[in-house]
Amino acid sequence: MRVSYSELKQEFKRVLLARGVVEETAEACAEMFADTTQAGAYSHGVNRFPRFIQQLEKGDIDPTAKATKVLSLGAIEQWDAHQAIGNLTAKEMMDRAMALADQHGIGVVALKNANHWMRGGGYGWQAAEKGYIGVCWTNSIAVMPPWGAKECRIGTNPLIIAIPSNPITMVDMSCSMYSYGMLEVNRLAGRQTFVDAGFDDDGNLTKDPATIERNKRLLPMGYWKGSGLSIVLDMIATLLSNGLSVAEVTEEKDDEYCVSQVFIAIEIDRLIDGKTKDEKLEKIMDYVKTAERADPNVEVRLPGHEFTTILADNRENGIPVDDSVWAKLKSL
Ligand SMILES: NC(=O)C1=CN([C@@H]2O[C@H](COP(=O)(O)OP(=O)(O)OC[C@H]3O[C@@H](n4cnc5c(N)ncnc54)[C@H](O)[C@@H]3O)[C@@H](O)[C@H]2O)C=CC1
Ligand SMILES: O=C(O)C(=O)C(=O)[C@H](O)[C@@H](O)CO
Repeated sequence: MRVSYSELKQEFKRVLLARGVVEETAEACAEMFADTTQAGAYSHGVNRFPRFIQQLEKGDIDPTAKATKVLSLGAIEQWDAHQAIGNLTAKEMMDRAMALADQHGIGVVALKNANHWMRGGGYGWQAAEKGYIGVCWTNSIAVMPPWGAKECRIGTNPLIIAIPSNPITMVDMSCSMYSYGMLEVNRLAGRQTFVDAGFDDDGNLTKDPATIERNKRLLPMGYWKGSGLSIVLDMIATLLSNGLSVAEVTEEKDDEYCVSQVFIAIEIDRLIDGKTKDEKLEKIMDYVKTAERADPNVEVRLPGHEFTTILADNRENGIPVDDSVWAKLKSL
């Protein structure tokens, strides 16, 4: 089914208000969930909302909390989220990184005690829309085995790098080949994943999303490379924020909260003039897109460019929502 933006946002807001979230916060949070869904990130928009509400009801998320600054070192700042609503603090921290970049050329904000930010790409996009290079990542609870193991000891720790090209080019990727959110999207659509997504109980590679959602033997993106990337991203986020690592979140908390995040904005306008910047980006994009196609019917695309098309379609025709997800939302 397709749902209008306003109907979707209204549903999110209704549920939040019913849980005692104050009007202003409910409005801002509902808007971010609706924007994320409309942008095409269904996995971390409407699909993930019931899980977010579960954590709100449990008290892992404190809707009254506000992030506070802990330490300032010029271009680098440490903040404490105090378990506030994850998408709202993440937006605020990327705004802060951009303000620091205006002063110093680069702004780095590290946040501890944060909650799940949903679609990490939203914050990279936020920076790129304003002309900055946006980089951010988060750690998580252990939900993936490191390369060579079958027990979960590392996070999916998505890394986002967004470039202010036209259209915006953005890598927004979990360190696993598939995020749990995208496994769910594939399962709900009744399909196997396009490439291997994890291992079955016998240790064979599998494309079956339900098997991996159950046994959590998620395949790291790029095999040992995604495993290594996840580990170093966790180390940096932990050190910069002085917050909890994947190991600590997993051992000390009963669920995924109090994670550590990093937000970086780079101001490029003083490094390269606007015309040269645009020409160079155009050249890079054209060079990639005009590579001889493997399949003549499938164009070569740049990461993130799909969202510009999806957003336009969803604005015109309404937002696709899985029937079972909509029924769940209405029941909250
Ligand atoms: N703890 C957390 O906060 C987590 C959040 N997430 C979020 O879940 C969302 C989904 O993450 P993933 O499943 O890893 O994303 P994905 O696998 O759908 O996409 C990863 C990247 O590949 C690009 N891409 C996909 N297909 C492509 C193609 N054919 N050609 C060129 N580029 C292509 C996408 O634009 C994107 O930049 C993200 O917003 C992520 O931030 C994911 C894991 C954990
Ligand atoms: O993988 C995901 O999707 C995701 O968003 C996550 O936060 C974690 O990896 C996992 O905690 C999902 O249960």
